[in-house]
Amino acid sequence: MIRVQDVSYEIDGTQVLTDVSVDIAKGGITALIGPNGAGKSTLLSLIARLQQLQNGAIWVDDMQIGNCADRVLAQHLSILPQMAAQTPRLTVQELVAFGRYPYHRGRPGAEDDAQVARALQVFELSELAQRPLEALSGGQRQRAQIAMIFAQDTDYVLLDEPLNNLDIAASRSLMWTLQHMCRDHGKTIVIVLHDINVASRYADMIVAMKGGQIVRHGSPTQIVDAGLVRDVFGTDAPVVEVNGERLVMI
Ligand SMILES: Nc1ncnc2c1ncn2[C@@H]1O[C@H](COP(=O)(O)OP(=O)(O)OP(=O)(O)O)[C@@H](O)[C@H]1O
Repeated sequence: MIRVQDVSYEIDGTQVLTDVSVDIAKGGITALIGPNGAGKSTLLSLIARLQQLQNGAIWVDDMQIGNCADRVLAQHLSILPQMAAQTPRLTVQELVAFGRYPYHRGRPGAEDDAQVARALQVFELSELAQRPLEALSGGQRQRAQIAMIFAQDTDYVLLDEPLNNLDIAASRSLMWTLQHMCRDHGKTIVIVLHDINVASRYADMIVAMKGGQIVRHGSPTQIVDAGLVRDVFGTDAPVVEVNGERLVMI
């Protein structure tokens, strides 16, 4: 479980998160949703210790952020930030192999090579393995970044808007892959999504944020309704039920 307790955060005197407390259950997909500027990316980067906590506390299982070694945490939790660093000359295979670094620190072994091959295969990148990143489409590059995260093979995976740049087919394929990773490999995925309908359809739990606070937390069928859309996004959109799933008529 990821436990966030009384976390507030300010940037240049502006309060970005206020008293955020949430328990993110182990296993399955938890989607963070909310309007631009709600604090979703900030919360994700505090959990991944990309930014330093100012107050409050965060635990990933029994590891407290700030009190455990980066290398130890990197074997349990990985993150794909919204603006992942670009290294255009690297090949896809080299990028994905970086995901293994916390394990081998420069000396990859057979298990590392096998994990890289597996990630390339799962994300349908085997044929592009030797291509430099600069010769890929935006969507292919995004898939390569996600494959690198999966090669890291951590229990917890944090993804900040991974559907950016992906077309409908690639988005569906990625969401199915994430579900498969959770159901068959016991992963816990926390994902920032802009499309509430993708969250409603694929997430097990949704955490809705607004103005630096958590306003709702529950399963899609518990919380996705016209009131949520109005309260969180400030717009009146009808919500219909299709095959037992909630769909917002955007
Ligand atoms: N480096 C920064 N300097 C100043 N303000 C920042 C900085 N980073 C974030 N903020 C502010 O913090 C608030 C929360 O930003 P954050 O990126 O966490 O929101 P978000 O919910 O992820 O938004 P989005 O959906 O647009 O990505 C915003 O008001 C943003 O302008």
